[in-house]
Amino acid sequence: MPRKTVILIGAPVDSGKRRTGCLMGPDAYRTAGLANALSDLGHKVEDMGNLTPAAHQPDTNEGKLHAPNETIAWTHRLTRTAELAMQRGLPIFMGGDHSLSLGTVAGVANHAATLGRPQFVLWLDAHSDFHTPETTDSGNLHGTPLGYVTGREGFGGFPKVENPIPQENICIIGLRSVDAAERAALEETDIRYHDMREIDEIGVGRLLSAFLEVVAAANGMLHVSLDVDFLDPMAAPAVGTTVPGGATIREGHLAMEIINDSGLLTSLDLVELNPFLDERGRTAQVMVDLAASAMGRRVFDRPTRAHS
Ligand SMILES: NC(=[NH2+])NCCC[C@H](N)C(=O)O
Ligand SMILES: [Mn+2]
Ligand SMILES: [Mn+2]
Repeated sequence: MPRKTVILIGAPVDSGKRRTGCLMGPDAYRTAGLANALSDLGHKVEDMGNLTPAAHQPDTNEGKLHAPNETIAWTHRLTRTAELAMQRGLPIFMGGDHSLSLGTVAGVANHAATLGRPQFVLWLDAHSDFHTPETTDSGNLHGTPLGYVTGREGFGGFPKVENPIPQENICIIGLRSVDAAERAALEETDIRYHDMREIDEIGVGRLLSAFLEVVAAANGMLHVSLDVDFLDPMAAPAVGTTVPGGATIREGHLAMEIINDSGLLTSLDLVELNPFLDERGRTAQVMVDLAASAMGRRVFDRPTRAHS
C-alpha cells in the first residue's frame, strides 16, 4: 500500500458487555508495538492517545440493557472522532469492545457521504452483532453495532444514524454463533454473510475477493471491523466471547493481505481484545501482526503465487 498517515485512536470502551477488561486493549496494542510495526512499513503514524466518552448520566442497574448511557456517550464521541480522523488519514481504532463500532462506522459513513462515495463494511467476527436493544437477550450492546449502523429501529436515546450503511454494502465473514432473532432478521436482509463452513469449503480468499470486487467497482470506502473472536480461541484466547472452530492465524493473514492488495482499506477497528484474559500478550501480538498485514507487511515484496 502507498504510504499513509495512520491515526491510532485508543477507544477503551468497556460498556458493551458485563465482563470488563477491554479497557486495557489500547495499551496492550501499544505494548505489542503497533505504532512501530506500521512505521516500519513506511507509514506516518500518529497516536492520539485514549478517548473518553462524552458527558453522561451514570448508568443504573435497572432495565435489561447493560450500561446504555455510557455506550450512547461513547457513540457520540466516536462518531465525531471518526469523522474528523477520516479527513486526515486512515484511522485505526484500538478497542475496546465491539460497541465502539456503533460510533466508528456511523462516523466513517458520514465522511464518505461528504465525498459522495459509498461506504462498505467488512465484519470479521464469530457473531453477527445484528441485534437491536429490543431483540438482544443478553442486554449487551456489543451485540448490536450492525443493527445500529444499518438503521434498524429500537435505538431510542442513541444518536440518529445520518447515513445508514446499505445492507448490500456489508459482508460478514467468520460466523459460528448467531442468535435466533439475529438469524431471522439477517435472512430478511441483503447483507452478505458467510459462516465457517463456507470458509472451510470455499476459502476465505475467494469469499473476500468477491466482496472486494464489488467495493472496487463502486469506488467505495472500506471499513474493516476485526473482532478477536473471528480467530479460533486457540490462536487468540484473550476475548470474553470465545467460540471454538474459528479462523486460523493463516486465514486471518490471508484476509489481511488480500485487503492490502486491494488498496481499498480506509479505516479499521481492532475490537474485543481483553488483555486480562491473554497469555503473555500473544493475542495482542497476533492482532498487531494482522493489522500490519492489512497495512502492507508481507513475507516477499513480489507475489509468490504466480508460478506456472
Ligand atoms: N461483539 C461481540 N463479541 N458480540 C457477541 C454477541 C453475543 C450475543 N449474540 C449477544 O448479543 O449477547
Ligand atoms: Mn463482534
Ligand atoms: Mn464476536
